[in-house]
Amino acid sequence: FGQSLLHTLFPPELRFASLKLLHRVFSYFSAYCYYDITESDGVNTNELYNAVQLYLSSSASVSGSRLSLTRALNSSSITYSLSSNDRLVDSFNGATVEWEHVVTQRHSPTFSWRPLPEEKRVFTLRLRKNNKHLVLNSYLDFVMDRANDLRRSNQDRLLYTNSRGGSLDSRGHPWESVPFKHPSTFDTLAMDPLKKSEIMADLLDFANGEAFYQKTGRAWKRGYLLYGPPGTGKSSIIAAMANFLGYDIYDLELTEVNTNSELRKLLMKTSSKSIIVIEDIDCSINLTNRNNKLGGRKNAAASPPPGDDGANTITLSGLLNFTDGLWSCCGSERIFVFTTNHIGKLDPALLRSGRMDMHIHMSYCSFPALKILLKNYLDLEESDVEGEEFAAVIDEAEMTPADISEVLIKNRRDKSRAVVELMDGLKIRAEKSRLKKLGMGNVEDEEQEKRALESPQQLQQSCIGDVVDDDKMLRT
Ligand SMILES: Nc1ncnc2c1ncn2[C@@H]1O[C@H](COP(=O)(O)OP(=O)(O)OP(=O)(O)O)[C@@H](O)[C@H]1O
Repeated sequence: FGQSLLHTLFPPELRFASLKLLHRVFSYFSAYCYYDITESDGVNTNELYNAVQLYLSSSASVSGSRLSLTRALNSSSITYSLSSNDRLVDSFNGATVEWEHVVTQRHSPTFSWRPLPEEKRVFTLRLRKNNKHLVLNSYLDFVMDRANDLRRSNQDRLLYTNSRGGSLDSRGHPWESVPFKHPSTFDTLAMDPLKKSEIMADLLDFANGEAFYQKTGRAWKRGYLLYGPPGTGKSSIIAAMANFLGYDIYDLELTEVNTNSELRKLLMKTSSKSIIVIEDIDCSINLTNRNNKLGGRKNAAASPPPGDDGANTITLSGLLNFTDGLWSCCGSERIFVFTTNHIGKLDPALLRSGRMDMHIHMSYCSFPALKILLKNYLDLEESDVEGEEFAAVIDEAEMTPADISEVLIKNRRDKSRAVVELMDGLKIRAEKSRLKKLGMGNVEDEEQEKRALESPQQLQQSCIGDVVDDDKMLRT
């Protein structure tokens, strides 16, 4: 009826303007006002959208009439959310508000080959005009706080990966996510307790330090560099950090990123309260020269053509801007973690003070760390084993926690055998290191082979975790 009236009364040129006018008149006399909260502002993800989604998912289960239920792969819980164009009524301080979830799809003409249409998701908040001050003041703050609490209490964290390269999904996201269920915590982590509590205190200071960062004019972010031999727990400590703070993890695969601008886009699409990890940074990209315009392994072969300024590659300065420059400040409460097995291979620019706030050396298993492993794996206290004997050889043995946990897992049904085998393994390794230090590396080989002829089992023990010796094992 309205449409035919419009067609009769107004000439085509005036129809659009008259519609706008009618809309304004309607809004002026309407008792309600509306707020749109879009999923993304075109560049950044909108934190408020995510918070509203989480907040509504907790209250939707009780009061919603039509809900969409999702259960992510491997997730332990079902998530309720509003279906497209459905509404939910909420109340706050005696005022009633209404949420509507609007999902619109459009096929992009330029990318008509894309299998999925582009989606635009918006939460629309409707409330009475006389309650408007509630929204601007406390209701949205309440929603944000509640969402933060839910996020912290929710055990299902997300692990994001950019393994799809630079391509985007239907919602324009470059990251794919899976539920993150790594069981590592600071309790299970075998490392020096003093070092452990120092790291935990640092993490807590960071997470509760919004006011401090504001006061000192620093971006609310922190960088950790984890270095040490393979198997010393670098990945485990990252999982423990995420579980401790309740943060999501973004596992950034540098070899999938082609340009500095792609790197910036990835950063912009990360949410706050997250840990951005680049593992084995020395292997992902050549970082020896700040001006070195070199991509990752896959780009290393393809040197830029003559005349190309190298814009299609990642540079060290691009990476430093990612963690440290102006771009690193979009969003807040982010932790950057780089890991490396060879700290000596890193450019000093990456190591200079202030860039990575804390350098954490993940070392071979020490006696305090061994006690934690014995307790966790075998439920043994220091008094249950020959503590002094272990303490005497453990440092010299230079065995990683991964090597030791292998021995303990293998014999976990027979505790005394596990202890004996571990002690034998440690003694052999300590002896090897002693000989090595005396410059008798060759003697070690001969001795080992002689021993192997006598007892192949002993050789096996002496090679626990010694990757380079695999070849020797085979030969024997
Ligand atoms: N400090 C540790 N505390 C407890 N377990 C550990 C520790 N270090 C290693 N482990 C055990 O060894 C396994 C491998 O460890 P992890 O992957 O964390 O080592 P990494 O230093 O990251 O190795 P890489 O450099 O090869 O990635 C883990 O699954 C864990 O069970």
